[in-house]
Amino acid sequence: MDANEQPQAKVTRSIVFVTGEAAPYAKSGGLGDVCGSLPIALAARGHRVMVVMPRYLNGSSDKNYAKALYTGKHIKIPCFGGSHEVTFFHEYRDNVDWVFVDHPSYHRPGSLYGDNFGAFGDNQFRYTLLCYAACEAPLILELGGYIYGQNCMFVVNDWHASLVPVLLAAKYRPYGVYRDSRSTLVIHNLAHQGVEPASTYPDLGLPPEWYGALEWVFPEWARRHALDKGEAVNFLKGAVVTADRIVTVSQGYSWEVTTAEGGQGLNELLSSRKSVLNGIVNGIDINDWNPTTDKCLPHHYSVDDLSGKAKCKAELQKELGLPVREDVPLIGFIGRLDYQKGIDLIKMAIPELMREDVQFVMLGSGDPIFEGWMRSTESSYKDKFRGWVGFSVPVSHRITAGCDILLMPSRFEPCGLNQLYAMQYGTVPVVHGTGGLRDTVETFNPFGAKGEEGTGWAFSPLTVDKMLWALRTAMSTFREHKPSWEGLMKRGMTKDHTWDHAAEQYEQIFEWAFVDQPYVM
Ligand SMILES: Nc1ncnc2c1ncn2[C@@H]1O[C@H](COP(=O)(O)OP(=O)(O)O[C@H]2O[C@H](CO)[C@@H](O)[C@H](O)[C@H]2O)[C@@H](O)[C@H]1O
Repeated sequence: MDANEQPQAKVTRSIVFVTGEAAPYAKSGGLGDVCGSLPIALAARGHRVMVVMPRYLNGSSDKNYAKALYTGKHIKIPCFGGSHEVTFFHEYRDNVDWVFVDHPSYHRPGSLYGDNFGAFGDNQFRYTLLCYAACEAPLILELGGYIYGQNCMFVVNDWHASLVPVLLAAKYRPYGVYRDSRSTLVIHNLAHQGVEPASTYPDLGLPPEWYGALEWVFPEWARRHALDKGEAVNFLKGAVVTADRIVTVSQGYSWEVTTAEGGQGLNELLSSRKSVLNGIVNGIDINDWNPTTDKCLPHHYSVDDLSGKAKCKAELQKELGLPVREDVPLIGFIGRLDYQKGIDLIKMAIPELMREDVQFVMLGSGDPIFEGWMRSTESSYKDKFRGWVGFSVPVSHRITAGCDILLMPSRFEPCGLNQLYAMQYGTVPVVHGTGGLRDTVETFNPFGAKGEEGTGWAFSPLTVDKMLWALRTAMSTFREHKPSWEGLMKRGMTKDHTWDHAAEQYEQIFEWAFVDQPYVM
């Protein structure tokens, strides 16, 4: 799209994203994708946009920050019983100010949040630093010659950034700073809330009277022993209380978080904030995820010429050491090996599924039990199953392009990006009808009002039988109804998955936030 065609915002603002990750600098999952692409989409619409995240140096990620230069600015943060110096690095790319907070606690081997021994024990400290630094950045960093100033929209993502609205309300507004700013909490995943013992509260450097904002009491069944009072501090809860607006990454999920089943303990609180709670389905970065230009693919293709997809399938089969056959349905799974993603269902279904004439490839890392299971399943079904244990962005692109079907039996899914990537690549998603999956995948209907309709299969309830039923229906459509299959592929590929629509909806939320008074105690 050339600059003249690019739709522009009606009101432009200074927007500060705060996040634990953003691609391509650091990514462990969908949060990184969104924070690496939504800011660019908002900047293209005319906003001034800054993204604040840690400068993670773990050996392999260091090169991603090569173009980020030291700003000469450093601050001391009063928390955790000391005064901790952080410095700021900066890169201007795609019209966005990428700001990296530097501190020794972000320099260590492992992934972003942990290593082979589990989550890092000092994550609360690491993300407290991030939040303090993010509040200072708009006031002190002269980016492109001038500061962002006090009239900003802070977009705080998940628990890592959740202390920001609390700090604005507790430590800035009482002194007249940031009275013209607002904050929007974006919930990508309620499963991680940043919960630590209540005894850590004094470490956060907040006034004692603000304890209630973060106060969290575990239900009795979740306590460790009879004397455990279950008292904790919960970062995400702090943001649910103090943020001016709350967005979940799909409309379906915005309802689910208010229910006992989906609210992960925060449902009542979120229900009480329904008037400021909205859902906006994520977009995707179509510069990165585009089958006509994707640098990770051996062949390119488009909705007008799908021949390259068949070649991608053959190359993938070759790469995986599977029989190169066009007629066999190739099913893929990509994702964190986590309870959320329903891996246990796949594990239970595999013996039955492997009786079919099918090929299955899984790419994922996470729970060591499932990693081990993927390796052993591969040796049991040498001609049919491949389990790629690890995290590899190029491989994820090749699987998305080379497969016929993408399986996502997620237990819950706030939005889900892989089904969007799959549709963009003409790969038909078979998903559990929950959250954002239900919002984005329309089940195939051969008898729709305008003929065939739908982009995949959304099955429910989440049982092995239902999942196998959906997969078998998809596989028989693939084998026996080629024109219908091509229709499914093409409808998925021509859906608008760009960020522009979502960016416009975010702008509306920002406008509403600025109409209301900011949070003050
Ligand atoms: N082993 C591997 N190798 C390479 N790439 C891998 C990989 N495992 C995962 N990925 C990539 O990580 C991303 C995963 O994104 P998802 O949105 O599907 O899930 P996630 O649960 O991380 O995100 C959370 O945040 C996002 C963003 O809002 C929500 O869509 C989602 O529902 C919510 O759970 C995709 O880009 C995927 O390709």
